[in-house]
Parts: sequence; C-alpha cells; structure tokens
Amino acid sequence: MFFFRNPKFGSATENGLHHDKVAILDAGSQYGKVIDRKVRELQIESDLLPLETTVQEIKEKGYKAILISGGPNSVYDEDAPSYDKSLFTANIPILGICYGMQMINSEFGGSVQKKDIREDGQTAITILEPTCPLFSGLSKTQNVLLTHGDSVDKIGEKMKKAAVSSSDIVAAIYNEQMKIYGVQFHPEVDLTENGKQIFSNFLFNICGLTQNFTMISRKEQCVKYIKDKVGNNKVLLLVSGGVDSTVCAALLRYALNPSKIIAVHVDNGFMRKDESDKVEKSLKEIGIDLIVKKAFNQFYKGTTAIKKPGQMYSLETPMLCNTCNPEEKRKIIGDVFVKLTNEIISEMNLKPEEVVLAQGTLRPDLIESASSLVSKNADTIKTHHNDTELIRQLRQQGRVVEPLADFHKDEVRALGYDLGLPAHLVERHPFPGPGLAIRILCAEEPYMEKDFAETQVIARVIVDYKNKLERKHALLARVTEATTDDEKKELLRISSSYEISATVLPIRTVGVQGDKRSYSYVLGLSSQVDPNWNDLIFLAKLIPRILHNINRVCYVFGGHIQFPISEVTYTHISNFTLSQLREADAIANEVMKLTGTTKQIAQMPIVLIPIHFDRDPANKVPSVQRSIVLRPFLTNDFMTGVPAIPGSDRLPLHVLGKMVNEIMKVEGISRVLYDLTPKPPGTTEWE
Ligand SMILES: Nc1ncnc2c1ncn2[C@@H]1O[C@H](COP(=O)(O)OP(=O)(O)OP(=O)(O)O)[C@@H](O)[C@H]1O
Ligand SMILES: O=c1[nH]c(=O)c2[nH+]cn([C@@H]3O[C@H](COP(=O)(O)O)[C@@H](O)[C@H]3O)c2[nH]1
Ligand SMILES: NC(=O)CC[C@H](N)C(=O)O
Ligand SMILES: [Mg+2]
Repeated sequence: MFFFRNPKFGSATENGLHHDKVAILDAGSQYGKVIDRKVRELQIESDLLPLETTVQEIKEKGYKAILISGGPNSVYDEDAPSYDKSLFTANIPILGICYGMQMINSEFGGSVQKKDIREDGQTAITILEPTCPLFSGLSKTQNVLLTHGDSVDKIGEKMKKAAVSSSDIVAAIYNEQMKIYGVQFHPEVDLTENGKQIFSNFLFNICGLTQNFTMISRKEQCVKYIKDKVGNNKVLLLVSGGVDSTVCAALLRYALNPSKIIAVHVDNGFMRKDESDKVEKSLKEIGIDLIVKKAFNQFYKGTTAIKKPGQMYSLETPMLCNTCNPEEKRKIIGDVFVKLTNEIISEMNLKPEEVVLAQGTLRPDLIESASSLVSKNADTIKTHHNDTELIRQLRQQGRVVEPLADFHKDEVRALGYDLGLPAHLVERHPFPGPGLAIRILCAEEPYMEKDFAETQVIARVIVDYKNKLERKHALLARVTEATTDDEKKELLRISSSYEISATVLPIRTVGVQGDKRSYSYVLGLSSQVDPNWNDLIFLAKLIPRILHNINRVCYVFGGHIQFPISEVTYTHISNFTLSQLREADAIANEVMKLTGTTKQIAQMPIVLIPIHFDRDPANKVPSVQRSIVLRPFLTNDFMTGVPAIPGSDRLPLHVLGKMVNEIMKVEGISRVLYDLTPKPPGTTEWE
C-alpha cells in the first residue's frame, strides 16, 4: 500500500550513522505530521505509519519506540480503526497521544466515555506524580493543548494517573515498568508550552534513543524532487503571489532552466483590492514574468460534479454564485483552477502530457483536506482548493509537482530566506486561494435547529451567572456541572462587574474539535461599556466547552445587541458583497500597515456575515445589511493558534478602534465583530 513516508524525501542522512527510529502510528490526527516534525527536530528519525501496522513489521523494521497519534474516532465505536492488540505487550516503549491514550486505557481494561465537558484549547493541567519520568524537569502546572470530547473514566489496570486537567479530567496515565505512557493533551503543538521537553523525556530518558539523525538540506531535497518530477516536461506553476507559491517559484527557478517554467497568476475575481497588479510587479522584481489570467466569470459561474453520501453518481452543483455550502464552494473553485490550467495549456499549443502542474501546496492543506497522501483516518476539516478531486486525479497520474508538500508555513519562510527572497514577500500574511469567496458567508435562510433556543438560554446563564445563580435558574446545572470551582468564581466575578449580553447567531461556521470537523453556531457577546478583553477571552474559551454546538465566540462592537436574531440577510457571492468585503479588508490591512501592526499578527481574515443587528423582528421588509468580522490570529504553523488580545502589544486598542470606525463607514455594514476563538475549536477561516 502507498502510505505516508513521502517517497520524495527518503531517509538520506549526511553522516551515514545508524539511527534509532520511531514509528508514529496514525489514528487520523490533524497533527500527525507535527509529531513527525517535533521528533525530527530532536534529531530522531521517524516514519508515519498506518495505525494497523503489525508489531511484527514494527520489530522487523527496527523501530525502537512507538508514538500513537490522536484521531477523530471514539475507541468505543464499533467502526473504530483497528490495530494490532499485541502492541502493548511487545516490550517496545509507547507514548499514546489523545486518541492514542484512550486506546491504551481501553486496552488495559479501563473505560473511555463521552462526557458532558469537551476540552478544546489551551488549558492548565496539574501533574500529580512528580516522579513520572515523562514529566521529569517540569513544574507541577503545565499549559497544554487539549481537544477531546471523550475522556478516561475508570483508569486501566496496571495504569497510574499522572496528571489531571483543570476540569478534573485525566490528562496522563502511565506504567513505568512497561514504559507505556498516555497523554490526553497534544505535546506536539506549540500551544503545549513544554511539549518538546516531554518528547525529549520520552525519547531519551525513557526509550534511551541516540540523537544523531540529520536530514540532508531540505533545499537540495526539493531540487532533486523537482528535477525528477519535471523530467523533460515543461512546468506550469500556479502563482498566487502568496508566500508558498512565491517560494515555490524561486525553487523552480533555482532547480530548472527558466525556459521550462510557465508561471500563471489567476485573477479569479476574489482577490484583495489591487492584489493581482501588486503580485505581478513583485514577482517581476524577483525575475519571474507572470501570465495573468483574468477569469472572474469562469469562477463566478463555475460548477463541478460532486458525489454526496448515499448517491450513486456525481451530480453537477449549482453555479458558485448560487451556492451557499462552503465545501461545495471550495470544490467548485478548486476545480475551476484546474480547468483553467488546461485551457492555458491548449492556448499555448502545448500537449497536456508534456506539461506538469506545480502548486505551492503545504502540509496543512493536505491534512485539513484529509488527503490520502497524509492520512487514512483523518476527517476532512475543509477541502483546500489545491486538493480537490481533479487535482487528486492529476496527482495519481504523476502530473503534479508540489515541492513544499512536507512543509509548514514557518519552514517555507525559512526556505524563502535561504533562497534570497526579500522579507516583504516572505513575511506576507497567507491568503487562501478561494480568497474572498470563502470569506463571504452565504445564506438563504437562518440556521436554527432544535437546539437553538436552549443554546441561547444556556449562553445567557453563563454570561449572567450571578443573577441566574441567585434565582436558581432551571438550566444552571448545565453550567455548574461543566465548570470547576475556580471557573465558577471567575464567572461570578465577571458577571458582577458589568452586564454582558450573549446572542446566538443563526449562521454556521467551520471549526475543528477533537480532530473532527464541526459546523455550527456563532455566539455574539456585547456590552454597553468597553469590555475587559481578558474576561472575554476567558468566556470564549469556556463557552464552547459547555456548549459544543458553539464553535466560535465573538465580541460585537456597538453596545448591547437590541433584539434576538432569527433572520439572515439573503447572501450570495455577488459583485456587491465582494465589493463590500474587499473594501473592509482593504481598510483593515491599510490600518495594520500604517500602524506597523501587520508583523505582530500571523493572519487576519476579514469575513462578511449575513447578519443585520438591532432589527426589530416585527419588520418584515428583507434586510440588505450585513456585518464584518475581524479575525486577528496568532500562530506559527497554522495547525493551532490563538486570537490576538486587543490592548496587547500585538493589537493596540487605538488601532482596533480605528479599524472598526472606518469599516462601519462601508455601505451596508450593520456592525463589526471580533473573533475571540482559539484554534481549536475555531479554524482560522470561517468556512
Ligand atoms: N490566484 C491564484 N493564481 C494562481 N495560483 C494560485 C492562486 N491562488 C492559489 N494558487 C495556488 O494554490 C496554492 C496554494 O495556495 P495558498 O494560499 O495555500 O498558498 P500561497 O498563496 O502560495 O501562499 P499563502 O499561504 O501565503 O497565501 C498556491 O501555492 C498556488 O500554487
Ligand atoms: O490556499 C488555500 N486554499 C484553501 O482552500 C484554504 N483554506 C484555508 N487556507 C489557509 O490555510 C490556513 C489554515 O486555515 P484554517 O485554520 O482555516 O483551516 C490559513 O492560513 C488559511 O487562510 C487555505 N489556503
Ligand atoms: N484529538 C483526539 O484524538 C480526539 C479523540 C476523541 N475522538 C475525542 O474527542 O476525545
Ligand atoms: Mg494564498
């Protein structure tokens, strides 16, 4: 079976020494490749293998330790992915992460259950066993990333509880003699502050591995890969002007004769204000002449064939301009990109079989799209435009060149500098290929399921905790049972200081919880006085933990929201909505540029949502007003991240105030919102 180890990157080393190797068994985590990366950063060779890999194979191939990743499934489900049960008696040290820990616990006779509390985001855990070798050298309290809905209930026989979360959920288990360890949190991501130390404790102190694996220069690996893949063909490179495609262009230039490279920029009509002109100029500066293809109509009226679950055949979607479903929008856009490249090839009188397609695809694009290139068990969080069905078919034919497919954004930037690219290109904020089209939240009717009303009530109990406690509100237990004593104290303090309103918005956005896609409501918080931002950040972390159908929490500027919201403004991608969003996006970016804020923030999606606030529900005339969301986001590798806190060095309040005031002047804008949600549970983009 073709699996995982990216064959193009082999396992070559410079020093020719024997290496201790680690097997990473993949249960479908969003972070499998991040585990691999962290292990390699510690100079240990690793291979990402399917979860069902047998102990025999692991032994034959000489792996000295096993890491089991997280994954979207539940161990108690009948269709949970299978694995070799003798893993745990094979005398090979094991570290199970999240789903991996839940597997260990069940295997040792313990129980794993879906609890009322979910934990998604950075949380403090307490180490109960200071002598546990996994936590050697660490202080009692650790900030870690948790993202799970299932939790260990009864601890497995022979296992000892090593740590608990602030919600008193088991955070680590172990058996020191058997060298078997499980952590509910994710030591591989940046949001686990001492993750590297934990890996180092496991790999060196517990497994006794030797640190001597050095990869050959990644630049040289890329060059070899490009030469092999392109061979005697020409290469048509899709250049958005973003970081990845610019670095990819520079790599192709470094590896190939320029006459072999056709660089195409597509102006799909969803770019930012004046973006395509700027891209053409800046690529010229680094010696790349772009063919610019204007194709607004092709995208706007684009369709694609999609096979839905239960359907026998693929059916053609409606046109993009009539489509609301974000996954369908993404698939149409991705496929139109491919159709366009075919047109360009024939316009240039080239033979399709003599041209390969190059893209600046990165590791997270493939992980989130659940590409079989990276995992068999992963859930699709969102289909990136550069990994749609048509692209997958071309890949199978060996016609796609993606030298950066094993990289994360921060690694691409390092390579960009290595190739001599200027900082203003390397440090650009990412901008998704489908552009503004996936930042216009389209809707024809409100999303209000059976749970809408109850969710609204519980959200109010949370933000008005003090009063609801005094009046012994009927749904109080939903909050008290899901919170710790410290959190209850915080809620009491916050709700005593000033009045915060909570309004569920009848729209859906995409998120990621426990390695699974979520697609659910947004909660808007509002207040008459200026908010305390740290309190709001606390609420934004807590609320999705109690209300799992809320995957995003925003602050809504402009005083208390006047009425509950039960309608949406009919919204599709159109010239008008595009121009509204383009204007708001240009304002936010200009303010960031003028105030030197751009480099303090990793990315700042600006999103148009079909919500008209403060509208008397008695008014039956359809609304034409919409709102704008700001999403200032901090991250390195885009797999996890946190919102920038207003008033911090990252985003001074006067800068934010200026953005909000200016955006409110855009025609047809009702209010401006600020997305306070970490990833997980909210992804960077809303769709
Ligand atoms: N407008 C476009 N024209 C041509 N190619 C595009 C366009 N948008 C995206 N692509 C292709 O899709 C790939 C993935 O897009 P993505 O946004 O992830 O990367 P990028 O635009 O190169 O960098 P960044 O993540 O910094 O925006 C690009 O590398 C490029 O090959
Ligand atoms: O080229 C792209 N095509 C896409 O379809 C796409 N979707 C998300 N993104 C970018 O990926 C990063 C992670 O995004 P999320 O946290 O929203 O999943 C962020 O940087 C997003 O902007 C895309 N880039
Ligand atoms: N990230 C994970 O591995 C999640 C495991 C399991 N699906 C849960 O939600 O608990
Ligand atoms: Mg881009």
